[in-house]
Amino acid sequence: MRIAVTGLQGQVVASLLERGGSRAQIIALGRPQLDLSDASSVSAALETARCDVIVNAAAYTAVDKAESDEDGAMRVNAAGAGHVARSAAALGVPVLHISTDYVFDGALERPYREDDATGPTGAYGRSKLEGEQRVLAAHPDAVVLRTAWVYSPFGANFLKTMLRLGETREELGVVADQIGNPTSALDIADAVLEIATRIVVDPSPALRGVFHMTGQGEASWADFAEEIFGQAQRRGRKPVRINRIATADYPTPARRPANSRLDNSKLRQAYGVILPQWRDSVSDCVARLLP
Ligand SMILES: NC(=O)C1=CN([C@@H]2O[C@H](COP(=O)(O)OP(=O)(O)OC[C@H]3O[C@@H](n4cnc5c(N)ncnc54)[C@H](OP(=O)(O)O)[C@@H]3O)[C@@H](O)[C@H]2O)C=CC1
Ligand SMILES: Cc1cn([C@H]2C[C@H](O)[C@@H](COP(=O)(O)OP(=O)(O)O[C@H]3O[C@@H](C)C(=O)[C@@H](O)[C@H]3O)O2)c(=O)[nH]c1=O
Repeated sequence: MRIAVTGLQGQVVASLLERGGSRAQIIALGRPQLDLSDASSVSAALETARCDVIVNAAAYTAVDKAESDEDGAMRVNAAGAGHVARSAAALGVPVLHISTDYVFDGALERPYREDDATGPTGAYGRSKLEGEQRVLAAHPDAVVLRTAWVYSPFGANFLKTMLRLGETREELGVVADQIGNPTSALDIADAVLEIATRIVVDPSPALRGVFHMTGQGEASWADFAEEIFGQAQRRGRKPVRINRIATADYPTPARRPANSRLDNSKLRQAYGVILPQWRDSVSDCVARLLP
């Protein structure tokens, strides 16, 4: 199976390249050959790739920067996602689009289900929600996977930021009143390979639409940081104390949802796919970064 994926060095792309193995040939398409904000480059690159399935994993992921550059985020996350889905539909190829927990406002007191009302609190979330809608409008058979709090040995992410800050700091303030589901990009890659394998052969409507897919178990950002430093300490690094602070004490341009937990039941029922417990995958990632 040939899987074309948008992006060259993103966390999910790098993880797909690593995990593809003998299961799939991964063709990574990024700038300048494929620029999501340029419709003709998207259709030309995807046509040339001659693939069985397309994964849209590239995105404008700078959450705070998007607040002052919403047009930029929209060009990539909304219009760009639409270009990918339209090209996939024209080629007659299934498309799998990655989206985010930040499409929700975080006011619910239970994990979000796929049909819960959306209401993004920031520009990044608005652009990703618009992207989902454009994908589903252009390609009614699309699969939209909403994930959250992604980390990996690749690229930039919260886990790597914590380890970097911990090299020079003895304590860090980390917000304890935002909860969600830390998710390993390598686990996402394994699941995407499984889902892609299914959708190329099975046109069943139950396998199409929006699904939530995250690491199992929940955490606040402070819990996540404590786990990272606990694992690092077990690997001989010095301790770093986490001060559990409130969102108000860590001002950022973008407002983030207080509750962004995602209920994964629909994915489990449709595909039988369940990602590992988040602490186990953090352990694997820390072990790779701190051998
Ligand atoms: N990171 C997270 O915590 C979460 C991510 N997601 C979603 O998961 C998906 C994968 O995220 P992740 O792997 O972390 O992303 P990264 O931030 O690691 O990588 C984003 C990738 O998108 C590429 N890209 C950005 N703009 C364009 C463009 N105009 N044309 C082509 N490529 C472009 C970047 O290319 P370059 O390297 O050249 O800049 C980069 O390779 C995204 O859809 C994201 O919205 C969902 C929930 C959480
Ligand atoms: C670095 C740092 C962050 N924080 C807080 C700020 C914020 O509320 C939270 C997470 O910060 P970050 O900016 O690293 O993460 P953020 O960019 O908000 O992460 C999001 O990225 C996008 C792409 C998604 O789709 C989301 O699922 C989510 O993963 O941690 C601290 O409290 N202390 C710190 O030292």
